Amino acid sequence: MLALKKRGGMTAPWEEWNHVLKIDPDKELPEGVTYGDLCATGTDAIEVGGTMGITEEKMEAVVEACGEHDVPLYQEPSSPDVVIDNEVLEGYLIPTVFNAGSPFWITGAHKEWVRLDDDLDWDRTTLEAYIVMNPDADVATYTEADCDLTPEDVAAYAEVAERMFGQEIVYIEYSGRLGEESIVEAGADAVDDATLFYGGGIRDYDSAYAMAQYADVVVVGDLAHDEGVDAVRETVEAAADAN
Ligand SMILES: CC(C)=CCC/C(C)=C/CC/C(C)=C/CC/C(C)=C/COP(=O)(O)OP(=O)(O)O
Ligand SMILES: O=P(O)(O)OC[C@@H](O)CO
Ligand SMILES: [Mg+2]
Repeated sequence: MLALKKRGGMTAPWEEWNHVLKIDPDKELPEGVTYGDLCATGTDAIEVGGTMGITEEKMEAVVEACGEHDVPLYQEPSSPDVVIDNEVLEGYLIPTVFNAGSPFWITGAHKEWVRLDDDLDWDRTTLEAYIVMNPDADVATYTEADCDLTPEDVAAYAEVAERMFGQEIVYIEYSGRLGEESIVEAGADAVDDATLFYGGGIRDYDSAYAMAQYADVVVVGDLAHDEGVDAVRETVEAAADAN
């Protein structure tokens, strides 16, 4: 999982990341915290995205605010109609949900996006092969994900993603709660060159460290909106220490 894959002589940026901060354009920041403060936490990259209540306008506002700071910035759109065209974006990380209940969330939304836009920036576009694991998260309801998976199931999905579908990023998603280590470990063992992202319920140093033992990249979301920069910084440190 840590092997550096060369593509066209270049290492993909996420192969060198330990930590990603996911900012939800539909959520407020804590009192006194700015987007600039979040960009300065030492995180390796910022993903802007969320499941519910996302609009182009909200996306644009957060991307503009973060774009003034020196941290790689990616958009993670939850649907084709919120994708924005902004040169401050390093790229687009597009979810596909491997355990979704409907093919719409695996390839259907993607087909519509490609059908409606004949000028996509493929060089800046990469898929994230999600395995959604928390049945109580909006994203699970939204995609009708089958979250009743064993570590063996998760390992198999991760291997299918990498070996059969050529995915560079496999993402174990527990949005809203901390995942089971056995699941994340199984996912990590199953991938070779793909970069394993883990996200969900990271609230402090210890929870970040626990998941970063297995995942290549830990993604921190709600903590930034609920607690602010010091708490996020702790998780950045843990992700570095575990790698
Ligand atoms: C083809 C294009 C451009 C988009 C389709 C993208 C797809 C398949 C989206 C479905 C899955 C999805 C909504 C991903 C968004 C990323 C994600 C899981 C965000 C979690 O957002 P939260 O707002 O924390 O959600 P919860 O409320 O579930 O915690
Ligand atoms: O908000 P949290 O629970 O940190 O989850 C992070 C991220 O994986 C959500 O997509
Ligand atoms: Mg969430």
